[in-house]
Order: sequence, then C-alpha cells, then structure tokens
Amino acid sequence: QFHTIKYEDLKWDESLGQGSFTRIFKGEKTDYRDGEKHTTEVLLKELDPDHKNCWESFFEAASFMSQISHKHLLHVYGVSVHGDKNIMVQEFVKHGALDLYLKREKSLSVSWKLNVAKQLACVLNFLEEQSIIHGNICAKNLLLVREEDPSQGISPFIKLSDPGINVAMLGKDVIMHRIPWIAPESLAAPDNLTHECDKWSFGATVWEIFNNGNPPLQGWSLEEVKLKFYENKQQLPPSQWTELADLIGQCMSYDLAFRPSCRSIIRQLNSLVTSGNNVIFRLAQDDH
Ligand SMILES: N#Cc1ccc(Nc2nc(N)cc(-n3cnc(CCO)c3)n2)cc1
Repeated sequence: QFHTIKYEDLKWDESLGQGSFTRIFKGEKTDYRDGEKHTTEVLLKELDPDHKNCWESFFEAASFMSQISHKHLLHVYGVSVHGDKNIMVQEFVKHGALDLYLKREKSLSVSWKLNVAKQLACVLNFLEEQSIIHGNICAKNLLLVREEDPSQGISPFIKLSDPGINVAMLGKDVIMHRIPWIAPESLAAPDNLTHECDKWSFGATVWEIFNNGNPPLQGWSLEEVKLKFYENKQQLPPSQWTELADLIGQCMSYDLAFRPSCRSIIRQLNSLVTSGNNVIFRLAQDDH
C-alpha cells in the first residue's frame, strides 16, 4: 500500500496547472523525525472533487509508484485524504513536465534526445522485468530532474511520473485525447493493458521528443479523424533519420508481435548513438 500523510502536515503554494481530472500545486510537507521538524518541497496532485469516483484508480496509481523504486521513477511520498480532497504527495521535480520543456527549448541536440529516450527505455525495461504495466507513457508524464550542462559534461535526467487515472476509468472522449499514444488494441479493450501497449506509447513518446514537443496529429480534430488514424493503420510522419523512423515504426506496429523487446529497443537506441555520430561525421566530411 502506501504511506498516509496528515493533511495538517501539508502546505499549498502556487498552482502549477492540471493533468486529466487532477490539479497540481507546489507545496511543502512537514515531518517530525527524531524530535526535529523537517520541511520538504513537494508536488501536490489533487483529484478533482467532481471525479472522486476515480479515487481508487488515483490511489492505485500512488501505490503503483510507492511499491517499486527506480532512479528513473518518480518518488511518491504518500497520499492524504481530507474531506472530499484526495491528494497524492510527490517529490517535486525541478524542471517539470517534458512536453512543456520540449516546446520551450527549441535547440536540444540529437544526443540530448537520444539520452532521454534511452532513460525512458531503461525504466520501461525495468517495469517489464517487474511485470508492471504503466499504461500512460507520454512526454507529459516524463519529468525533467536535471537539465544538461554541456560545459560541465552534465547530461539531462528524467523520471517517469505516475500513470494517473486508469484509462479504463476514463470516458470515451478522454480516451480520444490519448490517440496516438494509446495502443490501438487498448482502445477496444482499455481494461486489459499489456507490456506491448507501453511499447506503442514509447514509440509515440520518442516521436514527440524528436519533434520538439509538437504533439503528434496536431491540428487533427478529435473523434472521427483520430479514429481514422487507427482504422487506416496509419503511422506518424517518419523522421528523415531512417534508423530512428524504423525504431518508432517497430514500436508502433499494429501487430503486437512485431513490437520489439525492451532489450532490442535499448540495443537499437545504442546503435543510433553511433550511427548518429557517423551521420554527423559524414555530413562534416561532405562539407570539406
Ligand atoms: N514552471 C514549472 C514547474 C512545474 C512543475 C514542476 N515540478 C513537477 N514535479 C512533479 N512531481 C510533477 C510535475 N508535473 C507537471 N505536470 C504534471 C502533470 C502531468 O504529469 C506533473 N511537475 C516544476 C516546475
């Protein structure tokens, strides 16, 4: 299960926006350990009161995060319930959600993007080894702990956030918003997610990372057109970098059997690093 935190030990600071059915705030939690008072900066994720019927799924997500620990998994301190308020208390991640960061930072290098994709592949591999399915992999659920600092040789560091409300609890319309991150087979059966679903979402998330945070199918109207994307077994616009486009295409294949194992994903990402450098080297050679 998870640790329960006393409401009076929490302090709300500024609002930081919202997820689906949730609102997030910066905050502080106070602990009394060995007679001393400690305050920790936290992220307070509140379930909208008008969606309190989703509280089980909300707390399921919290206990999901509390049961396992990994360097690339967000730490959840616990939950707090006060009246009709359900609150998940998370570690505060300095640079927030990656989708906004990608939109803001327009000149991220290929090696930055590959490094982040590899970190996501590592935590995906860990979850698969623990036979745990996340179910909501996307750039919005990746959090940037540390920015890169090339002058100091410091690379970016990300953590995967909680999956939020289980997709099976969401209405049809909200599920539409998860196209194309949600695997096509999950649209038909949202209550039996598989590891292959997470691989499909991984493909869509890598696509986001390499497209400067432009959401896929941007501008497409919701229902009919997005559904057509699956009915016509369409793919996202392929990257010019064929090896990258191949990896994304494998992850987002409509036939589950064709989706690569996490080991293969990591291997292909590693070879992209080298082929990426060769491409740059080749281009540099052409210049001279
Ligand atoms: N300006 C700014 C700024 C905003 C937020 C953070 N930090 C933080 N820490 C977390 N644990 C979770 C999130 N978070 C962000 N969006 C979601 C909803 C989708 O998951 C969750 N943000 C840091 C700086």
